Amino acid sequence: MESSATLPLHVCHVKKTELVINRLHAFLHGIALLSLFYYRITSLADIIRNRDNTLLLPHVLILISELILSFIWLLSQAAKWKPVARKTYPERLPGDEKLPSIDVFICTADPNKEPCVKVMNTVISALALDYPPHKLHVYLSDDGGSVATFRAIKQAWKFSKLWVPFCKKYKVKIACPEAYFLTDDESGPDGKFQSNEFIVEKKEIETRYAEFKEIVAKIIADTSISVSKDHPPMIEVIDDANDDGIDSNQREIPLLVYVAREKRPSHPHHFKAGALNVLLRVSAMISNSPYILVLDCDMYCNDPSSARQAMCFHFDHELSPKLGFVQFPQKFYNINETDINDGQQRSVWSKWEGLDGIMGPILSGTCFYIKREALCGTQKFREDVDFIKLKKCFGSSNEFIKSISIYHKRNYQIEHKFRENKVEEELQLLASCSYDDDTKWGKEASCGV
Ligand SMILES: O=c1ccn([C@@H]2O[C@H](COP(=O)(O)OP(=O)(O)O[C@H]3O[C@H](CO)[C@@H](O)[C@H](O)[C@H]3O)[C@@H](O)[C@H]2O)c(=O)[nH]1
Ligand SMILES: [Mn+2]
Repeated sequence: MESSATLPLHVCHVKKTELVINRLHAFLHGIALLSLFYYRITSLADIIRNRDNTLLLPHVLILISELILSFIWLLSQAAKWKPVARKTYPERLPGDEKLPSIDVFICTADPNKEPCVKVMNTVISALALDYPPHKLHVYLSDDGGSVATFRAIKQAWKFSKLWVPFCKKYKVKIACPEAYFLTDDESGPDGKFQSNEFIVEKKEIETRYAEFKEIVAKIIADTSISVSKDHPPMIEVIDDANDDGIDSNQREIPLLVYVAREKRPSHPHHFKAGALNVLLRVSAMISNSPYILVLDCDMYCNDPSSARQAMCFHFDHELSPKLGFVQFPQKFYNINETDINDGQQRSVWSKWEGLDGIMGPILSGTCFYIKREALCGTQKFREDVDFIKLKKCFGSSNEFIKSISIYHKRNYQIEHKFRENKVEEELQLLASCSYDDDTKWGKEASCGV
């Protein structure tokens, strides 16, 4: 019997029936196109020979449109050529102590368009990911700098202190409370209807969730939800004021950080890409995890095992050096019940499964686990690289450069240092709107996701 260390962490299985159907369809479609072009070219030759000028222009226009459509069809074949399905085996991963840490970046911009309760559900679902809590750090970027969002995240944190242990205890499969209470999921440790204890606890937590929603609704009613375009940076760790003494390894709930970057009307903020750049810098000073999960505020983690599943690819020694990110499908649930346009976009995602031949899928902008190194690219710097060159890339913060450099250990900035004044000042600088002016951010360093 193979030991779990030698068993694969993931397997890729080719969907043979679909492969045959797709290729046969491509073949028939290709023949039909060739016949069409044969007909079109011979007709054009006749028209030119007979000097029939009235027919010439329509035929040329139709030929051009057919050429364009056929070219688009040809490009779309890459996604259908070799459809595959992947299976991961998270149970074969090494123990929790060997797992790398993950920073989760969630972006929100406007509580008028992105309802606070939904944004908080995304935050709560990320906190409830099935991953060692001291190796998970959740950052919410609030581009609107909204007081309501800041007050709501504190309530989300309070509710998470009940919700996360409940999810862990009963191995809840839907980590987003709003989605969980909409289903009849009675799953317990075995995915079966559980004991009385479970039913009582579920009822209790449902009541607490209803209270949480009421409080958030009251916050929205009482607080201005206007979006600010002119505010200084604000970075705050959301936790109980007096849990300073807690060793981070003992934490039951992941670290939660609220980040509102500086915004000034005179300064371009580059929307979500700008917010992610700030999160990349700020998180480097606090947790500096080697892996990052990026989520839009309306994209909750519908499968708490996604972090471990992503690690099955990142832990594959052969694949890992070539792997930048693991992209999960974006599923859309809150669509019209009578939707006839496939608003869930299932067809799109099944095609992405066939993109292996062209080095994998594109990055959709959300729901992906990316390597910090893939964004920062520090490995290409040689050991003797001078600080001035690094500053041209990464900006003026020495502390930040130290944190991302491969010559410094990960998590070098242990979390409780965060409250020291020096670090606070550095964070304000890193979240300022002019930090990356005249640097190579977005060009040679970091992201423009
Ligand atoms: O100034 C901004 C504007 C937007 N966002 C956030 O960016 C995300 C995506 O913006 P949204 O307006 O929802 O764009 P969509 O068209 O729905 O998003 C799709 O398209 C975007 C690129 O156009 C990708 O970045 C997204 O991941 C992808 O889901 C949301 O969480 C926003 O809160 C910011 O943080 N700051
Ligand atoms: Mn969106």
